[in-house]
Amino acid sequence: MLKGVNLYLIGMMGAGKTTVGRELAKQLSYGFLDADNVIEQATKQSINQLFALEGEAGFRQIETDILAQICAFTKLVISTGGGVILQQKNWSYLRHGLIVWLDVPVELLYTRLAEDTTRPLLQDVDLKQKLRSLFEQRQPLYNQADLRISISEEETPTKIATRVLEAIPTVLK
Ligand SMILES: Nc1ncnc2c1ncn2[C@@H]1O[C@H](COP(=O)(O)OP(=O)(O)OP(=O)(O)O)[C@@H](O)[C@H]1O
Ligand SMILES: O=C(O)C1=C[C@@H](O)[C@@H](O)[C@H](O)C1
Ligand SMILES: [Mg+2]
Repeated sequence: MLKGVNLYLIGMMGAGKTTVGRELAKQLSYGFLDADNVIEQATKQSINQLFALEGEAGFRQIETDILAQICAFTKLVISTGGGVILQQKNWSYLRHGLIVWLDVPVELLYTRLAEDTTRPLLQDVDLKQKLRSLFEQRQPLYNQADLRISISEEETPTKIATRVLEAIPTVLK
């Protein structure tokens, strides 16, 4: 159906890009890459360490460099980092493939991320407030995806992956 074209998952932290991406790759018989993991492997640093060492701006530059390399490959599902949509340049890489936005309400993100310590932007803040303000800033950017999958209540990653696959033909030219 996709003829080898890559699938890029975008969306907020906690939207399930990594979890659903793995499942989608299985269902499509595609390879799977998680951009945050690739960054960690390439730099031998955790995302937390990179933010501490390089700042957010340094991390964003590494993220762009990694995306530039990933998009040269085909037959991949790529789970991106939640902030990948912030850099205009990244869109030129994402547009090599089909871009799917996992749109999950802040309330649900909050329940998933309440105990999380791996996401530097969410540490030492009022979590719900921070998620709200990030969502408000980023929503217009996520909305530039080819496909939006609205997840209003908990569904299994397998179910969500199936919904994505069912929706893809509606946006293929
Ligand atoms: N469909 C789902 N049902 C229940 N829990 C889920 C679902 N999808 C993801 N989760 C849980 O929510 C948390 C965040 O999911 P995940 O890491 O996949 O998000 P992400 O979009 O990749 O976030 P980030 O942008 O920070 O990488 C994890 O604990 C995961 O197990
Ligand atoms: O939404 C974001 O800005 C981020 C999301 C994560 O995937 C990581 O890329 C990092 O924690 C930043
Ligand atoms: Mg992830």
